[in-house]
Amino acid sequence: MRIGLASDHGGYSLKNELKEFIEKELNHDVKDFGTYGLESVDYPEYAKLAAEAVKNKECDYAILVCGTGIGISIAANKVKGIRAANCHDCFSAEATRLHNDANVLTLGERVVGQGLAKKIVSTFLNTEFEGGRHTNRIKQISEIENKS
Ligand SMILES: O=C[C@H](O)[C@H](O)[C@H](O)COP(=O)(O)O
Repeated sequence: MRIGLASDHGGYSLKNELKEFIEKELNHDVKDFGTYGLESVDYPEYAKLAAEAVKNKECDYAILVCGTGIGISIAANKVKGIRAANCHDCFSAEATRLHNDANVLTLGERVVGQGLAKKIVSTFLNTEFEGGRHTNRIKQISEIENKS
């Protein structure tokens, strides 16, 4: 799969760790949308770049990191068709793929350690959407998006 990665300065170090992990241990291609250093930047810009790559099908999923995972999640969810989930445990990462068909995972570098973050990423990327009763709920989310 092709995985988009992006962060602000608060998520830069974890993003770099995850890049290596996804490429070398999970064997997926990574497209890194920045940021590329520790200088203070604004997370919405990076959320938009990676989320639009998912929307345009340039990437299958994106993983976004900021200090908490919250701001970058809120920003990504403003892009049409994006279902971004901020998950700091494996149960939530699995559930958001099974039930919500989340296409973006967000993490907070100031919240989780690298070891847990890698397990969360691995769980998210290895879990398929369950469909069934959840399909109509996803459709209802799209309807809200299209009418607002
Ligand atoms: O939700 C926002 C993110 O956690 C940001 O990474 C955070 O607000 C950046 O904070 P600061 O500019 O103080 O490093």
